[in-house]
Formats: sequence, C-alpha cells, structure tokens
Amino acid sequence: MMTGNSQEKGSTKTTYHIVVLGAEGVGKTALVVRYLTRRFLSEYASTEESTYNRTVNVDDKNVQIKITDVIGKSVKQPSYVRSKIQKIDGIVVVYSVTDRRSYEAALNLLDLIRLHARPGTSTPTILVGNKVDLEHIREVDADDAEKDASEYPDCFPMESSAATLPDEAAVIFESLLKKLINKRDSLKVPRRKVSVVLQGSPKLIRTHIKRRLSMFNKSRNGTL
Ligand SMILES: Nc1nc2c(ncn2[C@@H]2O[C@H](COP(=O)(O)OP(=O)(O)OP(=O)(O)O)[C@@H](O)[C@H]2O)c(=O)[nH]1
Repeated sequence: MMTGNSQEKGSTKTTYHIVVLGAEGVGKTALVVRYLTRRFLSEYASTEESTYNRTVNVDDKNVQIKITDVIGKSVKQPSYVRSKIQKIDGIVVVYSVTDRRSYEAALNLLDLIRLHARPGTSTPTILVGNKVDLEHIREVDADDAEKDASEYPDCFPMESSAATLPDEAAVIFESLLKKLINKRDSLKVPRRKVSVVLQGSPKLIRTHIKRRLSMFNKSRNGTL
C-alpha cells in the first residue's frame, strides 16, 4: 500500500500524495481549503471528490503535494476506501468531536487501512478530531482518541477547528508531510563508495596510459 513516494509523470520532483477520509459533514473539505487558502467558507460543495496539486513549503523546502478530498458518502463502501488508500503516501482521517458516530466511522477506516497494509509496512496517518469550537456539544474525548490512535501503526491524534483555529489545518498537514519526508529520506539507498583507483585520479590515469603506450610501441617495434 505504501509507495514511499510517487513521481509525477514528466517531472523529476517527488510528489507526496495524501488522501483525506472521514464521514459526511465532519469538515474534510473545510480543513483542506483552510490549509491551501487559509480561508473558511461556511458551505462546501460535496458532490464529488476533489484533487489539489500544489507546491508547498515545509522546513524551508518546496515540496509537491497532491491532496485527494474524498466525499463522506463514499467511505461507507470498503472497496472504494481500499482503492483510495492504495499508492498513497499519507492519510488524514477526520471525525467531528461533536459526533460519536463519525468517530466510530473513523475507527472503522483505521481498521481498513491497517487491514490492507502490506505486511511490514504502514502509511503515516493523522486522526483528526475537528470542530473543537463546538466544545459545549462535544461527544468524543481527546484522551479516548489518543488511546485509540495508539492501537494503530504510524497513527497520531490531533484536534482542530477549521472554523476558528486558522493555523491548525497547516499544523496537521505539515506534521504529516514532515513524517513523509523523513520516511522517504530514511528509505534512500546510500550511494556506493567508488574506489579511488576506479574513479582514476589524473596522475593514475596518466601512468596507466604511459604504460599502455610503451607496451604498444614495444610490440610494434618487435622489442617485446
Ligand atoms: N463549527 C464548525 N463547523 C465546521 C468546521 N469545519 C467544517 N464545519 C462545517 O461543517 C459542514 C461540513 O463541512 P465540509 O467541509 O463540507 O465537510 P466534509 O467532511 O467535506 O463533508 P462531505 O463532503 O459531505 O464528506 C459545513 O457547514 C462547514 O461549514 C469546524 O471546525 N467548526
């Protein structure tokens, strides 16, 4: 399932592909739009899946990202979810802290992600409890989410409000991107050391050519 990273066709730059999953109305689009534009709109079209390609700056480096925002209605179908989590570098699973059912749906998604991981691999995932501005109607405790997230490999809990905490969406996506960048760096195969003789210092190359030339001349003059 984990690809490490994916290359855009015709580009040498690495693209990190992130998918955003979660039940209907939990604020997936609001979080993505907040991260990419810093704006919060009260209504978002939710008729189809959207994919955003952007260059973003993480730790003073420009990185290419592709974010797929899946519509909540579709995540009820395990085969659809399975197709979305293949060849993905990172996942954001969102629930609303005001809606216990959306939290249970998020845990089901984490089960599916774990189930479909290739043996010995895991995809960095952030479990996001959104809408913390609606504290008075909270149904999911942050402590429960923290405990549950620890049951899944490479899964980290966070909370946010796309509505009232303008920087939180960036914190979420950037922490995931940092994990993906570190993971890719740790997978890089170290370059093989080339020996000095093979590489050929100018002096060695000159000596080698001189020796070959002298042997060639000797054989031509019949003195060899
Ligand atoms: N109070 C509050 N409302 C939010 C927050 N985030 C999103 N909303 C509202 O919740 C509703 C649903 O937000 P969306 O971003 O469309 O949710 P979604 O998860 O993308 O929904 P689907 O596309 O149906 O899957 C909208 O009315 C948003 O304005 C938040 O942090 N706090």
